Amino acid sequence: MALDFAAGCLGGAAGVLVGHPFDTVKVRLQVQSVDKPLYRGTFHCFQSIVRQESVLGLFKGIGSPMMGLTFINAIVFGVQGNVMRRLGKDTPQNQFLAGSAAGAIQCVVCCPMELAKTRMQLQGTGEYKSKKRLYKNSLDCLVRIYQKEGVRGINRGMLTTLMRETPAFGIYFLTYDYLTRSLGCDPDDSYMIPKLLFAGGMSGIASWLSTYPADVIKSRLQADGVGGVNQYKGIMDCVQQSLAKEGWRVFTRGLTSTLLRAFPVNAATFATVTLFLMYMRAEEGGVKECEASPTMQQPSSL
Ligand SMILES: NC(=[NH2+])NCCC[C@H](N)C(=O)O
Repeated sequence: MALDFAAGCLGGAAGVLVGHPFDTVKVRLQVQSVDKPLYRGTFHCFQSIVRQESVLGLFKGIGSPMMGLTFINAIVFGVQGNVMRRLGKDTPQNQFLAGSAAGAIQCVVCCPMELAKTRMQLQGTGEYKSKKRLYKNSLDCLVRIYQKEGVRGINRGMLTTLMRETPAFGIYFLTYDYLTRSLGCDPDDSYMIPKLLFAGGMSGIASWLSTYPADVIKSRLQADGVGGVNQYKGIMDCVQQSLAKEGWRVFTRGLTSTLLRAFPVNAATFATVTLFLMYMRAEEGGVKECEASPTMQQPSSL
């Protein structure tokens, strides 16, 4: 049980290092003003941030996901592994269920973490530029929001986070299980690592594509009020205003950067988790087939 959590920790840290710059570009594109857009597209956004804020500008707000995502991945892989063991049978339906359960539970940490990350990524840019720097760092951001708005304030965007993460993590684990089985990721396969990286990357892309509109609305609700003025009354008001002003394409804002990030991040995460579990279980002398729980028989937890 602890092994799943430890594997998730390691995989999470690997993923954050690889993917945070892409996430910063995603949030800037999702939230920028449509009347006075700062960035023409993904590459221009990357280029502008590096030119105006140095490469470090791409890593703004990494503190929160580095602490949060490492812990979140420990929860995700720990919960998924244990729910699979409790469900007893390793079926595609149970893969989806166990992943969805993990996705819903990790929202407790994910929502406040992404609120801080989003605000730090936007601070000092675009329409938020004129405002004095509100937050020193991610933790200061959460403390100030809590002091001003209480528990409700640090859970702003929780419903959209649940709407995004619960199905997305079901698809995440279902896709990985399907691809690792289809590709035949066996320990003695000399192409096992490239196959694990491919399966992990594609699982990340499938999961982000599945609920991306919810992510756009979540980012907008969590950014709302950074400049001091609340633009949205709630989820439906945010959807209606966004559609009225920008049409359905609003739900593809930042998608390129998200998918560019999703592949390497989740390739690193899943491959790290799988190889760590495989190594540690080999160290423990493996697990006799008859004792193997459903998750142990999965290629994803070799
Ligand atoms: N919203 C999602 N698609 N969640 C599933 C993938 C989560 C993964 N930790 C990432 O950051 O890419």
